Amino acid sequence: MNTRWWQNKVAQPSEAHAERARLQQAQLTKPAGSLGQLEALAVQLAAMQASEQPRLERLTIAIFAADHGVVAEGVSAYPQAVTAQMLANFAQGGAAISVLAQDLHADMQLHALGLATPLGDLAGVRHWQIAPGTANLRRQQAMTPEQCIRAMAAGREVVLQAAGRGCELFIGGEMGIGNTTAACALACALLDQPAKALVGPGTGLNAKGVVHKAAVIDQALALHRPACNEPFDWLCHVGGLELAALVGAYISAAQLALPVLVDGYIASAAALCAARLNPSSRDWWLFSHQGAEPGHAALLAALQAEPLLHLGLRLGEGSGAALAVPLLRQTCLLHNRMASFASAGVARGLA
Ligand SMILES: O=C(O)c1ccc[n+]([C@@H]2O[C@H](COP(=O)([O-])O)[C@@H](O)[C@H]2O)c1
Ligand SMILES: Cc1cc2nc[nH]c2cc1C
Repeated sequence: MNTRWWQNKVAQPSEAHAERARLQQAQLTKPAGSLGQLEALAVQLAAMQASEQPRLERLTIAIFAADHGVVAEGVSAYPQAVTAQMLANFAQGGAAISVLAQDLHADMQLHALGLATPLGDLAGVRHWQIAPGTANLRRQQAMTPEQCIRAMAAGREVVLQAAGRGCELFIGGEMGIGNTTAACALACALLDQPAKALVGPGTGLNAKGVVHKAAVIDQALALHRPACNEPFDWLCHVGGLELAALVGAYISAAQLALPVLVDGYIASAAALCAARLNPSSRDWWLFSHQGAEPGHAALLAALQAEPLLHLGLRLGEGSGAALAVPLLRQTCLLHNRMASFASAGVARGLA
């Protein structure tokens, strides 16, 4: 395997199936274009699945959890122990994503990439033991390249296994107190923006807290800039273990022709990094929502993403993506089951 496997080729979704799906959409008993964004979505799904009958029944939701040394700088409204505590809550079925995953009959998986708080053996959690969280990115590089590559490979392995089991849509969720600071720093580096352009309250900092968080991010960017020449360097220096796992997962899914539904702010920062590492992988990703974190809009714009939902979400965990799944499933149903003008005996108009 190429040591930089994430640069390996990604095939394009099937243009022949896209064309057939466009013709199919034009036959359905509705004014042309009346299903708005859902029409293009059906075409995209048909092209990605190389199918005339796209379907999204088999769903994997993999949650990657990790801690962040930068919480020592007071950048989160919650204590670091919440990362491990929430992982236990995911496993016990009490978190938002647990409830949604169960309702969607999804295969939900929990991956602990690096926790600062011991969790013990908890049924259903896979421990990757890469590092006990990242180093404080305000003072040193968050991950060594080896740690970053191991986290990316964890994401890759999870996707390979999901694809092998017949998964039709992959959702990556994340949990990590402090990870909006890492995601924002990564986004600022990749978009060449100062922190104030993309920073936000995360779990709930007040205005003073957000100003402090922006200063921490700007200091980190200044510290690491001389050593960072490419997106991979930035991922190591200011990213996080769960961000790196998402990057690896998103690129691997594209390499395996497996559609992805990208979740919120942190997931979108990982997607931007993945797109910079392997631009054609972008063709395999859909985006569930634009959330409340102020920098999310800029990330989605840079990815030329048209998110489906605008609900002021800022939870993470893959929850926004899970909420969009029924809409995607019903988009497939409409495409596959609606009558045509000819079969229903409905007259066509001018459009
Ligand atoms: O996905 C989002 O848009 C989102 C926005 C704000 C916060 N979060 C979640 O909140 C945690 C990070 O927030 P913070 O304030 O500790 O950096 C992390 O576990 C994320 O899943 C998630
Ligand atoms: C309670 C809680 C739940 C979360 N889920 C994702 N990030 C989170 C952060 C907190 C604080």
